Amino acid sequence: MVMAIREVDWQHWHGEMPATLMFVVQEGKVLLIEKLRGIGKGKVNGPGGKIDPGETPEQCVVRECQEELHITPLDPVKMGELCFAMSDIPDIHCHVFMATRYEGVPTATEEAIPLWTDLDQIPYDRMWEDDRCWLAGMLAGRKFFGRFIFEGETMLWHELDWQAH
Ligand SMILES: Nc1ncnc2c1[nH]c(=O)n2[C@H]1C[C@H](O)[C@@H](COP(=O)(O)OP(=O)(O)OP(=O)(O)O)O1
Repeated sequence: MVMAIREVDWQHWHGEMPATLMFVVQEGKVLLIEKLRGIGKGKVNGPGGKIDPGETPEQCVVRECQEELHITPLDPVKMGELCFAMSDIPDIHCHVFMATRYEGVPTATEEAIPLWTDLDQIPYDRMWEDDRCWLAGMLAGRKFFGRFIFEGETMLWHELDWQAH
């Protein structure tokens, strides 16, 4: 079935739900999680979650890694932003970070199971569809800004800008 793509006024778009993601990379592997609850439950993603009122994106991504995996990423680097126009939940504005160092031991919690994953073995078939558009480029060190229209969990449209080197 072909779904019609609805119009989104990106000029005035505002993601009601600010959120974060973290990708820790060490020795050719990236620390992913299997999400056990929340938006995207059952999918593989980076740790992260919704930004609390008064919190900066950086504070949020550190707190979420502590809550979900009992680790504290050190010196997070902002790599990009993802704007998700959703059909069935509030629109999400996600700030994406990487880190190469962390404190603690990645530990399974009620929220997430840690999955150290070879950089050439990323399980895209278990992830959000948009990850195929930006994750590999980001892991190669490129910064980005992306816009996506979703109908449920199906990506209908996307536009991705990569920062010039
Ligand atoms: N399409 C897409 N691709 C990649 N990542 C995401 C999406 N949509 C998303 O929502 N996400 C990410 C952004 C956030 O990191 C999570 C969603 O937040 P969630 O885990 O539900 O937030 P928490 O604050 O941890 O939720 P609680 O379970 O504690 O209420 O997915």
